[in-house]
Amino acid sequence: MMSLNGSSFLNNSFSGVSRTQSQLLKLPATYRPMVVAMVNSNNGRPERNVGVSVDSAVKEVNGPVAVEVVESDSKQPTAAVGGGVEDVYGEDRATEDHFITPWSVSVASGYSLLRDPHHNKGLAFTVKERDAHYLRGLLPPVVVNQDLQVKKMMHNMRQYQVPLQRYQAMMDLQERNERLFYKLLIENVEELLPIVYTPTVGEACQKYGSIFKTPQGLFISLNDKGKILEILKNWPQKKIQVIVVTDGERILGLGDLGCQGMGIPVGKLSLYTALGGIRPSACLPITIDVGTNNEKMLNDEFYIGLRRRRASGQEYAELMNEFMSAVKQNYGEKVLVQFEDFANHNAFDLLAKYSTTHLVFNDDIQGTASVVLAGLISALKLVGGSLADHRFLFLGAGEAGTGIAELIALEISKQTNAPLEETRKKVWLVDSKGLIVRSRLESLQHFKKPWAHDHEPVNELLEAVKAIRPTVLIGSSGAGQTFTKEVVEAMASFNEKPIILALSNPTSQSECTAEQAYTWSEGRAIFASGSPFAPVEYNGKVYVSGQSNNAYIFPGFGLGLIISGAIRVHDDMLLAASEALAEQVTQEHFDNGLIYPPFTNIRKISAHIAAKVAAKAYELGLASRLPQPENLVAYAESCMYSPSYRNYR
Ligand SMILES: O=C([O-])CC(=O)C(=O)O
Ligand SMILES: [Mg+2]
Repeated sequence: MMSLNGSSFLNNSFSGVSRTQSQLLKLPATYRPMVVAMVNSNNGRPERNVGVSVDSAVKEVNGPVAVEVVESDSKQPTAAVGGGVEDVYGEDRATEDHFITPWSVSVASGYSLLRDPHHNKGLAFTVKERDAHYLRGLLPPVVVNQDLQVKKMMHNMRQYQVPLQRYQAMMDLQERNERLFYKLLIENVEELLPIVYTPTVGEACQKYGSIFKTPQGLFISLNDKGKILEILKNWPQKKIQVIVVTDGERILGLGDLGCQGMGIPVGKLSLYTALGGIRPSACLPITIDVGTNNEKMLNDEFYIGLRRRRASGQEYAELMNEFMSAVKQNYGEKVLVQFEDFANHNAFDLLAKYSTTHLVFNDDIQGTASVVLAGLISALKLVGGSLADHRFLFLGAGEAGTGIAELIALEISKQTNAPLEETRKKVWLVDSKGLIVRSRLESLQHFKKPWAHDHEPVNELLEAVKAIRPTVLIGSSGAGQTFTKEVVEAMASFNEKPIILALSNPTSQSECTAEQAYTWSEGRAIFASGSPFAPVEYNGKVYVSGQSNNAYIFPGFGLGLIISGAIRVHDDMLLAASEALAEQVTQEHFDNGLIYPPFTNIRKISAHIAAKVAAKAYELGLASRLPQPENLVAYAESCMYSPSYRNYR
């Protein structure tokens, strides 16, 4: 179905036949019009009259055409959105008065319906639908259900041995049949996460130029200065709830990939939908192209971005400022902007600058912190003691390292009532110049300064491990194979169960592999990694490691912000998310050495995280959607997008 944006998009502000008529007259006359009026229930009462007035208006203008009225069968407007009616979601729940946009209308010929990924069902169109929507003859005779389509796609997918080919097949599906894409992803999350997300998405970004087919998301470059608001208006969806934005300077642990970082916002947002139930049309991936300092990209004839070195300083700040203002102007103050994979020097500043005026969240600083804290809370059940009883050593003092460090210190401070300055002393960080100690204070970047404790200089990790004797070792440097045999052996020499987290992504950048962690610690390590590893057999026992990845947090976290109408992110919400995730780890998981629940139940987990985050937003007075729903978990679940096909009657 070809949807028409802008002025030809009919919305509920029209009432009655003549208004519809005048809007219809603006539509191109060149194709056979068919109108689908998607009518959402208004508190359980279908707005039949809307469909009827569309029907007569269309007939006035075009003569006999098909008018399809698709009713939502749910009493819950938000849940009805799960059925896919555009433009009605959470927003409209606050009060009756705000219950707006109960339906929207698109116009199409059958041919364009098949080529509209938001509405296409392929062979699953029923015979009735084929007749009603001018599809007869455009499809072979067989009619299949969505489950069979899933089965077939998975069968086809498994024929590809090369992960990047699977990635391309998934992207093609997303561009062809969105609901099938999400059903596939939701029902096969463990198998497909490593394809649409880390590690394969990293390779896809590196090769984005040569595999580029259909553009996804919005590209905003330095050439667009002064026109960013216009660009946002070019995007067909108007009600955006989550934006994931990158400038491509630090894509996973792969460094500066410039404009080709777009794979990351696209991938993160597909998880917002699949894992957190945010509807796809409310998600907007954006890449800000300010150039790249990556010579390989600059010299690659297939590179898709600006061929210039990165802008910085005022030029950079001005573009970002125009972007952030345009976002607020166009989408209001409740749109969530997730900063993703910015380099350290911009990430901290952007978060600090916009966190007081916008609903912003930095996934690499805050999301990663929250997921790691959850893992540590649950690891305590295996190793004993409280957080305050442990010593933490990080390799890597960037966004992830200092973000996690701060959240750990904050949680210990809450638990013990000790001041933050004291609890920070339990956490040590190593960067490229060695242990961060007080004698280095002057030359440290501002985000490292709180971690400069009293200690003699130590030049490298192994020495630091021996000097600090941490119980927990966390890799967040983006540099692979840095937890050497000696490092892991040292950890295992003074810890019965050393906790080792190799967070860097993708797999190639992991500080060590699962196999190395288990082998070098003689099977005693409690290990998790940012990118997934297959189970490892060591001494006749199978070890399954967890994935300490912010994908556990951001989808549910975002859902919690949305359902509460939060206007700001607060650190206590991150702590709430960590606790919610840790609570989802069962005895059975612990018995298997796992500190994270498997991804298979992620939607349920996300609903719990969302509920806790929303509850915290209400408690802090940061929620704008009133009154507070009684059962937040049930409410969160009712708001989640369902990828099942709708019936077009
Ligand atoms: O994308 C991921 O897998 C986790 C993440 O945010 C990163 O590594 O930057
Ligand atoms: Mg990231």
